Amino acid sequence: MSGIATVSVAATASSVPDYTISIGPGLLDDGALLAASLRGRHALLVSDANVAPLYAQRVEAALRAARPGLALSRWVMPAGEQEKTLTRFGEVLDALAALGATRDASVIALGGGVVGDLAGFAAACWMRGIDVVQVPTSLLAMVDSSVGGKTAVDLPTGKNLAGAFHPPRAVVADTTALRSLPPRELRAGLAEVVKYGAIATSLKPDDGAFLDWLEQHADALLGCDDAVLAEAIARCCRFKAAVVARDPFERGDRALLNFGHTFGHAIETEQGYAGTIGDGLNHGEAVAVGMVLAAGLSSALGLADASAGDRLRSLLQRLGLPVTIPDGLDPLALLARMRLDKKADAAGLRFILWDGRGGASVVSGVADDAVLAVLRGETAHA
Ligand SMILES: NC(=O)c1ccc[n+]([C@@H]2O[C@H](COP(=O)([O-])OP(=O)(O)OC[C@H]3O[C@@H](n4cnc5c(N)ncnc54)[C@H](O)[C@@H]3O)[C@@H](O)[C@H]2O)c1
Ligand SMILES: O=C(O)C(=O)C[C@@H](O)[C@H](O)[C@H](O)COP(=O)(O)O
Ligand SMILES: [Zn+2]
Repeated sequence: MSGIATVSVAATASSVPDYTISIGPGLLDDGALLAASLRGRHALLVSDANVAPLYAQRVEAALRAARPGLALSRWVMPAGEQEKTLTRFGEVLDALAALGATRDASVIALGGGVVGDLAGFAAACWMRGIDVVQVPTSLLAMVDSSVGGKTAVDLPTGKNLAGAFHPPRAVVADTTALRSLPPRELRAGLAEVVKYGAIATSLKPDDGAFLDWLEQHADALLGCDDAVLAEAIARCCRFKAAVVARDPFERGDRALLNFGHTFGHAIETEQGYAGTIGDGLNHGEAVAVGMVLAAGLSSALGLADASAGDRLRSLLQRLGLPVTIPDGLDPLALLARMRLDKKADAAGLRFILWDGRGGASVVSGVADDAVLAVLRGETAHA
């Protein structure tokens, strides 16, 4: 991998801070970069049981060298979506208390999206808000979850139901960390990459050719080609940085980033978040299925051609991602789960639907029958 890319999140709302996403090889050892965003004397490194043994010591050594006197401690959780809970959230707060973290302390989230969301939420709540530095190690976290400030834990009743908007003070993505990522987790990250491609013409900056590029580079992405992955990460971060800069609290077009998620989150919840250690779908896989279902719903409602989802489905399949609802899930139960989707309001469900050509929009008033028909596979292209 060559070079370091930086993407700025230059917020338009005065209440939201600007920050920089640094992407490149070797950044986990860049103590100056990591320490540059630490304001106070205390830092808590939060990680999980897969990532900590691989990378925590390196990050700590780099930080200690760059910032002698830093009171740095480590809190490690078991890996997996089933651990993104209020219980673990409370444990992070306890670790901050044990550290004696003052209001200028920082949380350093070293891991995938589970660690990032949980640690970010704890940072949002400790003393009503301290800094979090996101140090993503999974592809999904580099392209999506470390950027934009959505933090949360899951509840048994629904995904990310308790959370806060809490933008990071910085994002530091060391692309060489992807070399240890299990192939299944690489593919999960590619699902969110495809999401940007699917809705690219509705996202600014206009990078409508991104889906073509993904099709051309699918094999290189799957093969973990350093340069191709680094380019994909930077392009996704540019999409996300732009949308969250203008709509940090999802009052407008940020909601488009939820393409595939109304269905996907329902699947994850209904499976008890068993995607990492059980036999369920993980987040990226559920979003892959969800995007195909959303494409089917778009066609069924006449918003896209009947065959619009074919291209999306075949790219996801090429990337080794699932495109159908796992056996045994009850359509009515999935529909009930969707009622707690955060885009829903008193008037009912809202879906991110698309035109099959890169354009997406938020659509309200979709009849339950139409959703159920897609969930039951009764529409031609669901
Ligand atoms: N906040 C947001 O905007 C946002 C966006 C997208 C997804 N998310 C959330 O992110 C989570 C999914 O993130 P994820 O896919 O990273 O899952 P994850 O955090 O569970 O990581 C996936 C697996 O890979 C392991 N891992 C991570 N980096 C590794 C590395 N470099 N080497 C070896 N193993 C590594 C982890 O230990 C875990 O077992 C979900 O909870 C989802 O809701 C949040
Ligand atoms: O950043 C966003 O906005 C997203 O929607 C990104 C999604 O990929 C991510 O999964 C997010 O956590 C979903 O948010 P939620 O509000 O639907 O819980
Ligand atoms: Zn997502």
